[in-house]
Amino acid sequence: MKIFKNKFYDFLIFGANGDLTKRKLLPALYNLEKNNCLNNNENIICIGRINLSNKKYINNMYKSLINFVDYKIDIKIWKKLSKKLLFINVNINNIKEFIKIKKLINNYDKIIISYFAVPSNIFENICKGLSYINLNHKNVRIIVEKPIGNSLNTFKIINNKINKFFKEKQIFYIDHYLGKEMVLNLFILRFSNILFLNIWNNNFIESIHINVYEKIGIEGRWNYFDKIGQTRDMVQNHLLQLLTIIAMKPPNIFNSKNIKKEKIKILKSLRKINIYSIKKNTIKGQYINGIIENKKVPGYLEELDSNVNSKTETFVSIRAYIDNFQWMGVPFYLNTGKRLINKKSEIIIYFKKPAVNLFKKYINYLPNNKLIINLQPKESININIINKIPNLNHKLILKEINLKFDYKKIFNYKYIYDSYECLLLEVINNRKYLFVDKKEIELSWLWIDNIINFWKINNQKLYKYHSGLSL
Ligand SMILES: NC(=O)C1=CN([C@@H]2O[C@H](COP(=O)(O)OP(=O)(O)OC[C@H]3O[C@@H](n4cnc5c(N)ncnc54)[C@H](OP(=O)(O)O)[C@@H]3O)[C@@H](O)[C@H]2O)C=CC1
Ligand SMILES: O=C1O[C@H](COP(=O)(O)O)[C@@H](O)[C@H](O)[C@H]1O
Repeated sequence: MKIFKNKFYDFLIFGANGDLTKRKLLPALYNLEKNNCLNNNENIICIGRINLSNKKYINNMYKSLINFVDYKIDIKIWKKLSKKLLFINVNINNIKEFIKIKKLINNYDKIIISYFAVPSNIFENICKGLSYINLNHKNVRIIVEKPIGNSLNTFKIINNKINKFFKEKQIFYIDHYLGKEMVLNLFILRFSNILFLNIWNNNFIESIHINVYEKIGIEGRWNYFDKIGQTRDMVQNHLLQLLTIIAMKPPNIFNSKNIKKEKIKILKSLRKINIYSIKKNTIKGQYINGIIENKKVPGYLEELDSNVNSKTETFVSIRAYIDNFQWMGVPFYLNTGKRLINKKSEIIIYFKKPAVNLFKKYINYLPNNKLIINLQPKESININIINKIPNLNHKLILKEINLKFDYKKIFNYKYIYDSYECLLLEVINNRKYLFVDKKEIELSWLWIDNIINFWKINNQKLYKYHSGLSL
């Protein structure tokens, strides 16, 4: 796959020693290199706070690559990629230090893709620094990580600051869930199968569960995570994005503008949680120590750099409603937490039962039909149906069975690309269809702010759960 081969571009990564860079960006760049999707002439300028030699940085990155991927690293590919990595330490609070970056860019007309893999409170300084060295010209694109701000108000403040230096078309608001193959497939599944198209409403659907369960804890990211919590880290962005894709009406035309229009309608119809409904519609929790894969793991309050009085939630469950004709009365459960027994992201659609159980004599309790969409780690689509067990004397013995479509098996793929591979290519190719719109971010914050405010006002209970909890 040769993409963008005859254009020149460089990457800048701010936060080059952070978890995102090590866990996701570097493996994505490695795979892009492996698939021949990168040029030979680009630099990947890695910017961090600590003073490290380039050699040491590359060694560290190699170790972390091995640690974070479950396939064998091809040393030739790594060498090719690592030649492009240039580490420099820059104090982003000192604008003059950005000159160090300028010195590494040999052609100012190149396309420059600048990745802000850092907390959003320092976006402004990065923008100022980039503009100081004239790296905000029309060929510069910036990728900004979520969550931006920690409320609607702070989002607007930060975004206005970014807008002083960059035009909207230069800004890519990333939500990496939009680059996951199964998330993209949701559009196809929903809008090209009459089987689902006509029953996608409150006449046939009882409830929808969006579960994003993580096995990892906060992985040394106390300083970032404790100020944010699981609701802002995961629900404000990833889970609400999944909800909008599951609930939106088919767009008139399948393009970015029309998809966003329909997603925005859903966000506008989300019922606000208020002082009366907060308790019965939300639960928050924090992990304590426990056992995962036969190993003892510390509780949230025992993590590195922790503040033992923290009330930050690492688990949240929200029952949401969409007030429109299609979804009135259907609960959408948004569940996400860290340090659970397994990593699993799934969407489960529970259909209503038939009005009459004709086979009461044989099966007392008719289970709901279920459509289970496994987003990760094992991409698959499952449908549970009731079936007769074959037998010679035609006895009606009924059983719930599972029709399973396993993505990797069906398409004979050993590896399905990661979302960051897909999204980095989208930025290289200047396509915005898989990125979030500013309006979507604002509406998501509006809804989340409300929940967080009422938690404070109500002094909502924070449940403790053992690491390794199975849900
Ligand atoms: N980790 C993940 O899997 C994902 C993370 N994200 C998002 O990515 C962003 C970064 O998260 P993550 O990498 O996990 O967090 P980390 O805490 O691991 O990394 C944050 C990075 O920001 C740098 N940084 C923090 N404060 C400053 C500062 N004042 N000046 C300069 N650099 C600073 C840190 O530098 P230093 O190394 O020197 O401390 C570090 O490199 C967050 O917005 C998160 O939501 C999004 C998707 C997935
Ligand atoms: O955005 C984030 O996502 C990761 C989980 O991403 P996944 O693709 O591995 O499901 C989460 O661990 C991190 O805290 C958050 O910032």
